[in-house]
Amino acid sequence: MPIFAANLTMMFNEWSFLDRFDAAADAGFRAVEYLFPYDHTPDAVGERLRRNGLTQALFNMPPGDWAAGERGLAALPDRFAELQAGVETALRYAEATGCRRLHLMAGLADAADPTAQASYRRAVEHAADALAERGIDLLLEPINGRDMPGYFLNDFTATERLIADLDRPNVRLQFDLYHRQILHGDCTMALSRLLPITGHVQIASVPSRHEPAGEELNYPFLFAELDRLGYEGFVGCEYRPRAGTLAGLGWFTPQRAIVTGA
Ligand SMILES: O=C(O)C(=O)[C@@H](O)CO
Ligand SMILES: [Mg+2]
Repeated sequence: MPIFAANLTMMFNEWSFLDRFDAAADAGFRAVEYLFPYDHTPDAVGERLRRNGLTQALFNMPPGDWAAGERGLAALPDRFAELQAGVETALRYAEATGCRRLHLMAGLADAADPTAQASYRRAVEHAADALAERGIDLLLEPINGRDMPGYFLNDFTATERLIADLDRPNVRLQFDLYHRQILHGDCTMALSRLLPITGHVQIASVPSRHEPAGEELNYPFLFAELDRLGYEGFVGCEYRPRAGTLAGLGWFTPQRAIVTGA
């Protein structure tokens, strides 16, 4: 079985953000991810991880004004200075949390606009170089336009081409099976083809984005496929519990013994 990371933005919302770390560990998770840690100090987040023996699998770099609807800055040419500052902020949190992967959100922009394309590439190259100095991977995630209308990075093939073209070992695909199924389908074959460039996997049922059980995707089959392919990374549980986080964990086998070897 892959190592599951509880997504603390979507799961364990019955607790305050910092208490979600304790709750996830109590439920048997050994790793966590979330969208943004920036409302809390790096030390406070790091302390919760250490206290619970949790690994920080992933988080996102600052996305601009999220509350106002912004979804990243990379494709926005006028926001490069803010993006550079965001990379430095994210690196401070990565250091405090030991996190080895950061997701750079692209922003809302026309994917066919050459100015947005040039801005995105410049931002990705800047972030990739800054992260490479610390041995951290930069993740790029195609996101479907039903969940995020107008999002710049909305195609797995274009992302695959960009990663090949950039040819930097620390730029990798964030393969969210939920977005993949909505955008293109063909999840199993895509996993097998794209796994060599994949740095992180995420899951949720389609179409509801609830627990990875039932509906369009056969997750027991996909988990077995990840094992068969030798995937050794994390699988982020980026889903909204249908009726309470703990009540919905029937699909999950607590992973204490697997990671600790106990
Ligand atoms: O929406 C998703 O899917 C994500 O993984 C987020 O990191 C983007 O906000
Ligand atoms: Mg995702």
